[in-house]
Amino acid sequence: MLKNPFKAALASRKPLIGLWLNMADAYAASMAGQAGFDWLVIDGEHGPNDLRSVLHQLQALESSPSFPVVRLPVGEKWMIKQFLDIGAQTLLIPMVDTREQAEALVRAVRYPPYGERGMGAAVARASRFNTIDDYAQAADREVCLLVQAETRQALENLDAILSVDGVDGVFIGPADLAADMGFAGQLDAEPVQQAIEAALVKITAAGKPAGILTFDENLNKRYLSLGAQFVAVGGDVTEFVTALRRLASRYGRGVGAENGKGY
Ligand SMILES: O=C(O)C(=O)C[C@H](O)[C@@H](O)CO
Repeated sequence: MLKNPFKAALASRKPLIGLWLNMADAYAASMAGQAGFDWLVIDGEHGPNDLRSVLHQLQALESSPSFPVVRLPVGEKWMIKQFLDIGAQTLLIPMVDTREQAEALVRAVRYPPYGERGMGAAVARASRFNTIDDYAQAADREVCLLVQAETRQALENLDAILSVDGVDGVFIGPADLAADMGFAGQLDAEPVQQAIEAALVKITAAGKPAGILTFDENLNKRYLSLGAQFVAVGGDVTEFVTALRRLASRYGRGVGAENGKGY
């Protein structure tokens, strides 16, 4: 029986703590999969990922209790069907600014007659090569579409985006939103924080899960208190580099472990 445990977890309304994976490596993903996070983003937008590397990370996470979320570089229909066919059940699509974009994405993740996804999963990992009997009937129900609102335009259109049936959650991208607002690298700027908080409250009030990523523990707690549900609290690359720099600096080597702000 086909099930998407991340989508079920979202429906529980419980907070879900996640981690960004940008190493684009199955071995590193399998390590992250044992750390205890609720969800892991395999980042195809800012990590050097392709279809094969995402496939290998999904396979590496098959036995992990952490739910994989695959972020595509862009919300293109042809790309969506390929990543769904390799078994991505939850897609995070960046830079969704309008209702029309959200509606097109919903069509792309659904089979006809409700959508435009091509039929091919019977020979793909998504159906475990046709060993999941109900895949074609259950896929539309179990797919989880998360869209990123990360521009001023997206926030202006947030009500319309939230109204689209089939959008299962809205993620606020703080770095891109800050840049679009003229505060590139300054995620803690007051206007940016005000916009983020208002958006999280609006998404939650609309009854849809709100997501965000910030490495700042105080901001994470603030966002969770405002109702954000799927909250990523760090990234593998940042943790790895910081740990190595900290170790080197203990022996007087390197340039210290402080990271730049505003990832
Ligand atoms: O705009 C943002 O912030 C995001 O979408 C998250 C970043 O892209 C992510 O790469 C941080 O590592």
